[in-house]
Amino acid sequence: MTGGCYDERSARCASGPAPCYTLSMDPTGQKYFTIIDYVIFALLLVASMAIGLYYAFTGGRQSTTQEFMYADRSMKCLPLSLSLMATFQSAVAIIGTPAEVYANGTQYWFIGCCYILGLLIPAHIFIPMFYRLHLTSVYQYLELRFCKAVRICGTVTFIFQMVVYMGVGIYTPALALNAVTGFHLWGAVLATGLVCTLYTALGGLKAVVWTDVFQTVVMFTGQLAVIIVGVHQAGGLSDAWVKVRDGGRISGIDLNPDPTVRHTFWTLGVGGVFLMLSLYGVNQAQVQRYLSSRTEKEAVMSCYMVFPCLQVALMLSCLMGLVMFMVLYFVMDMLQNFPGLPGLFVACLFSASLSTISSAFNSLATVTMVDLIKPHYSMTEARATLLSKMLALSYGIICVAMAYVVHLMNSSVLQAALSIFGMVGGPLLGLFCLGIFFPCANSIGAVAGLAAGLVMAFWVGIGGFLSRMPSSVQVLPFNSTNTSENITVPAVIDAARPAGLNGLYSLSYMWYSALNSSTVVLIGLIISFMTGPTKGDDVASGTVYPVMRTAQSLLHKLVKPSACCTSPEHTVRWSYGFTVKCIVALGHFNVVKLLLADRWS
Ligand SMILES: O=C(O)CCCC[C@@H]1SC[C@@H]2NC(=O)N[C@@H]21
Ligand code: NA
Repeated sequence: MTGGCYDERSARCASGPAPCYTLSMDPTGQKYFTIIDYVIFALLLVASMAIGLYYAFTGGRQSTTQEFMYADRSMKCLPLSLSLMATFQSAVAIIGTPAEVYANGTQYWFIGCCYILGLLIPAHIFIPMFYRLHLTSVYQYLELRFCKAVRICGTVTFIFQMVVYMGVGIYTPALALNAVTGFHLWGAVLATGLVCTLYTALGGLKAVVWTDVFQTVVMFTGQLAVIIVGVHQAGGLSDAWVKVRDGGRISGIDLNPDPTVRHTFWTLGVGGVFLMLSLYGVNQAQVQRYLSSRTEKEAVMSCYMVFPCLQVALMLSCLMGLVMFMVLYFVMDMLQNFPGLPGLFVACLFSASLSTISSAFNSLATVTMVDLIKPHYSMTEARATLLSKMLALSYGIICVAMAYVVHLMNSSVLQAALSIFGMVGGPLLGLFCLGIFFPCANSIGAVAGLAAGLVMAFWVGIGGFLSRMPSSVQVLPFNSTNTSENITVPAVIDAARPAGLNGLYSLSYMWYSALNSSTVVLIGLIISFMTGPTKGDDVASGTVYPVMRTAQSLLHKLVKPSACCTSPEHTVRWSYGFTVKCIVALGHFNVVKLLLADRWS
C-alpha cells in the first residue's frame, strides 16, 4: 500500500466517497486475475445457468404463467426469505456499503434498526391483505381499490423504477471488475446480462428464487472469506480492532434530529423504515414472492426470516468496510497471494448483481404481462407464457442499455440506488398507503397524489443532486494518528446551507421515501375531499386495513377492562403506574445511550 490519492476511475469503482490507494500495479496499471479466479467466476455463471435450465425442463416446464410467474404458489419460506433478501442486496450494497462505512464511519450500520418495523408492517398489514385478495400482481390491488387508470399509473411507475435500478445493478460490478482486473467493462455487462436474462426467461420464478439462494451462499462466502483473511492480515482480531478504533471508524449513535444531516440514527432508523416499506411492502418483486408461498403463514414467516438474513448481510458489508480500507483494491492487493480468493470475491460481487437483476427481469415481465397486456388482449396460456419470456428477454436488453446511461451519470451508486428507491419507490408506497389506510380516498385523489409525490421526488431529488456539486477536498482521516498520508476523497460538500423552501434540497436522501410517500397521502386526501370522498361501504371489501378497529382491540388488550376505568381511583392508580413505567424505561434508554457513547468515543 502506498500513499493515498484521489483517482477518478477507481473512486468511480468505489461507488461512493471513498479513499483510494495507488497500489503497486504492473505497468499497464491493472491487476490480473490468475486462471483460478476466472474459473471461479465462470463457475458462478455456469451454475446459475444450470439451475435456470433445470427449472426450464422439469416440473411443468414453465408452460403456464402461474408456474412462470408464481412458481405454482408452491414455495417454502426458507428459499423465499433468502431470495427476498438477495433481491435488494446487489453489488451496490457489496461495494457501496463498505466504501460508505470506511469513508464515513459505522453510522450507516444503524440502518439495521429500520429492518424491525420495515419487516413487521409488511408481515402484518401488506402480506395478509395482498395474499387474501389472491392478486396476480400487486398493482391489481390499485384497480380493486381505485380504478384501472390508477393501476396503470402504478405499473408504469414501477417499471421506470426497476429499469433504472437494474441499470445500476448490472453496471456496478462490471465497472468494479474492469477497474481492478482490466476485464472488459461491456464484456462483463453483456456476460452478466445474457446469463441472467437466459435463466430468468427460461426458468421463471422458480429458477430466480433458487439461483438467488445459490448466489446468496456465494455472496456470504465471498464476504466472509475476505473478512477472515483481512483480519488475519491485520494481525488478528485485536489488532484489527485497535486499528479500526484508533482510525476513528467506529461512530457512536448520532441522535442529531437535523433532517439535513446525511446519516443519523433518525435518517437511517426512521427514514429507513419508509424505504423498507417501499421495498418489502409494496414492491412487485417482493410481493410476487409472498404470493408464490404455499400458505399465507409461509409468506409471513418468509418475511420474518428476512430479518436475520438482512442483519447478517449488513454486518458482513460493514465489517468489510472496517477491515479493508479500500474494498476492491485491497482485495486484489491483499489477496494476490491467495489465488482463487479474488475470483471468489468477484463471484460474490456478481452473485449479488445476478440475484438482483434476475428478480427485476422476472417482476417486470410479470407486471407488463398481467397489468398492461392481459387486461386488453385475451390469448391462450401458451402464448401468454411465451410472451412473458419474450418480455423477460427484452427487459434484459433494456437493462444493458440502462447500464450505459448509468455509465454516463457517474455518481455514487449506493446513494444513487437508495435515491431511486426514495424518489420512485416512495410515491408508490404513498399510493398504496392512501388506498389501504384511508377509505375516503378516491381515484382522482390517488392519481393526483401520485403525480404530486413524483413531482416532489424529482424536484427535491434532482435539486439536491445539483445543489451538491461534488468536489475533492483535502480530508484528514478520522482523528487517526497512525497514518501519515492525507487521504483525498471526493467529499460531497453542502453548498451554503439554503434556508426555507430550498432547505428541502439539503434534506438527507434517506428521508426521500418518507417525504414523497407523505406528499402522496396528503395531496391524495385533499383532492379526494375536494372531489367527493369515497363512502366507506363503496370500497371493495378487503382492500382497506381497519386501523381504528385494530387500534381499539390493541388498546383493549393493553388496558385490561377489569384493571382500570371501573372507578376513578383505579384509573388514577393505573395511569400513575403507566407513567412510572415510562420514566423507568426512558432512564434505561439514556443509560444505554451513555454507555454506547462512552464505549465508542
Ligand atoms: O444493494 C442494493 O442493490 C441497493 C442498496 C440496498 C437497498 C436497501 S438498503 C435497506 C435494505 N437492506 C438491504 O440490504 N438492501 C435494502
Ligand atoms: Na442481489
